[in-house]
Amino acid sequence: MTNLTQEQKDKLFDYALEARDRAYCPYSKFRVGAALLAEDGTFFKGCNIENASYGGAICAERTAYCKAISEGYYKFIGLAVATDQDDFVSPCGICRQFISEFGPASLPVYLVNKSREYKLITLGELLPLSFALEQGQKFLMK
Ligand SMILES: O=c1ccn([C@H]2C[C@H](O)[C@@H](CO)O2)c(=O)[nH]1
Ligand SMILES: [Zn+2]
Repeated sequence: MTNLTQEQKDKLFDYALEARDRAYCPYSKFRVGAALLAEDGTFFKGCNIENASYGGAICAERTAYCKAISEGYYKFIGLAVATDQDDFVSPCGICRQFISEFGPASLPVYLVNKSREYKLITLGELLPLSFALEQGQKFLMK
């Protein structure tokens, strides 16, 4: 795992907390923000967006990834997930699989609580033995 610089980490946490404050979560009232750092230094933010048809909700992590991928970014060096909880909230199973598509297993994932404390874990630790097909990355490299 390549550790981020203090400056990169500070920005990642700021952006994740900022995105959390934009969460659209009238049903759960559980606010989540994510910030994603691409290899070239570009940041992407995302919040959870719920729906009256509950299954239509999208998590903060996938919002951030969808924004990045759809802008042509797919190589990432850091992810932060922030909530307003005391605990460190980690990505759900769907997000773990979704994120693993893009890797790497060494991706540092910072779980940030409401006091800006964090727990650091890697993507590989979040989803060991992940299912992936090689053509995914090849497709993006074209
Ligand atoms: O890592 C997580 C966990 C939960 N949620 C969202 C989904 C739902 O809107 C709300 C409650 O589960 O929090 C996220 O965005 N990311
Ligand atoms: Zn999720």
